Amino acid sequence: MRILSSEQMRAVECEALKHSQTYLRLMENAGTGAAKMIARYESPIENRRCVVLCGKGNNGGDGFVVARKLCREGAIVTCVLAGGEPRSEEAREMLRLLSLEPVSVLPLEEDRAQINLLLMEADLIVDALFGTGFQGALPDGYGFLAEMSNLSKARVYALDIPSGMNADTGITTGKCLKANQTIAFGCLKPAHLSEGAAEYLGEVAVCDIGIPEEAFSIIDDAVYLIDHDMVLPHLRQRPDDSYKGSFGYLLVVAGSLGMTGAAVLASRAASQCGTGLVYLATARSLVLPLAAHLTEQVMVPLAENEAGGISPLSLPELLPVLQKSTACVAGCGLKNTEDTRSIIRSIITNAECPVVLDADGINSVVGDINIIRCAKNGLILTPHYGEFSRLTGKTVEYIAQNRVALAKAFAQEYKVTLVLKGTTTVVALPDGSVCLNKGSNSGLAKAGSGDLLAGIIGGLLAQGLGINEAAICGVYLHSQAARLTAKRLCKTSMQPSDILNDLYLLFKELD
Ligand SMILES: NC(=O)C1=CN([C@@H]2O[C@H](COP(=O)(O)OP(=O)(O)OC[C@H]3O[C@@H](n4cnc5c(N)ncnc54)[C@H](OP(=O)(O)O)[C@@H]3O)[C@@H](O)[C@H]2O)[C@@H](O)CC1
Ligand SMILES: [K+]
Repeated sequence: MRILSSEQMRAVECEALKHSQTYLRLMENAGTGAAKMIARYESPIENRRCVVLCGKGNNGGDGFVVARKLCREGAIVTCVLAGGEPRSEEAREMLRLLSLEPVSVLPLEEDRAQINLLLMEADLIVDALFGTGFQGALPDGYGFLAEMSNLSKARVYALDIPSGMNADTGITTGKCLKANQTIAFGCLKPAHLSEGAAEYLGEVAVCDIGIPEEAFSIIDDAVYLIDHDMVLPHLRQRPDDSYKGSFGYLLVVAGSLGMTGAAVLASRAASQCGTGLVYLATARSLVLPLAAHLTEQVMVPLAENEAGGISPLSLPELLPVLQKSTACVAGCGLKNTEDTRSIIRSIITNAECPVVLDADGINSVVGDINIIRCAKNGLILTPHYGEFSRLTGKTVEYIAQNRVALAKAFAQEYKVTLVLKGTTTVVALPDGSVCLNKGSNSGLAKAGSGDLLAGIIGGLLAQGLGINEAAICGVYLHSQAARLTAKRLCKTSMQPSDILNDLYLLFKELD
């Protein structure tokens, strides 16, 4: 699903007019679609007390349509007109049509006490004060509408965006209406995925307003939300006449003394995603203890250093396995030492297959960032904000506020696929495309979650998915499995190893 900035949305709107749409029709569609959704959520809508707050822009125009439609459905509707005469011809026409219905229209300035009472006694409030044209802070005189509707027991529906919030950033400067449900028009806007905006947005649903598909084609740098339809076509079917080689060989280079769990999680995740064979290459003394947890994986015991990590002396044993693998995951639980840096450099420069770098695999390239340009067949980096901060030299706060732009610039500059992990994970592709994954839950905020993700992406790569598809599908499957685990257990107690037990549910529908 597309995510467009307000400027891109305006461009698409203009383009839609060239494809036999009119702005009046788009507004009618937006209001009608939103009213239908509201009537469904509030069923039965008859005799429910509804206050529609309408501003002077086109968001207000959509509000007039919602008021008219809900009135026709039998709701008792009052419209509060804020900002005076609507600015656009279309919004004025929708106000004229509303005046033909039994709906009282109260100017905001008229009787504040009456408006307060209406808001407190309403069953539902529709927020159509400001949409994508809003900048800055709610003007004086509107603040009490936000306060009252936030205090009211009514369910609040925001049209396109809660008023008081910038549609491109999700930032609220001053007061903002808190919606239970936001109805986004045409497509999502960046604010709908903003990490700080969730408490104002409530649930977010997209309403189709009839913009023809051709009109979207003028945007060549759209951001996409990863969803089921985007992922499903890439997941592999398993023909009956297949053998283990049909599903690839993944080399996982992971684990060191004290960090063996990372190796278990990454290897098991890769196997459970359908990989034909997973090799776990790790320090020799760890092989036996790890074998107690890994039945199906093949161990590659490597020469180790005094700290219980893999020694570069092991490269003659490691590189031949890398050579016959169809993908490699390196870094989970390795420790950030000179030995690890040397091994990671060798993996990047020698691998003929695509490579996933995670955790200390990422930390290993911090002082030698240009090495990542040397990957022969694609590289995926899966940093969290702290690791990305070390990679880029930017602060974690700056990254949190500019994650899409920074991830995009990094992926383009170094020609890698970047998976920037967060509540909303950003997948930035080398060609400048960006996809966001929103389904994460706080049960994933635990050590080991990243190892699972690296293993899932590696497993998909090994089976032949393209580098970008593996990253996109991997983050989606990881968060969806975690969602199922949170439901089965709870976010507080669930462990990354519990998520492994739910992964199969996502693949079951393919069998
Ligand atoms: N996309 C589509 O295809 C369709 C979109 N539609 C709808 O249109 C909406 C966008 O409409 P819009 O551009 O008129 O913007 P909206 O937010 O209603 O109002 C902006 C007004 O507020 C003003 N203003 C801004 N900030 C302010 C502040 N801090 N304090 C005070 N005033 C402030 C600003 O004034 P200005 O800055 O211009 O002086 C301007 O007058 C969109 O969200 C969707 O609901 C549908 O109808 C149909 C199809
Ligand atoms: K709004």
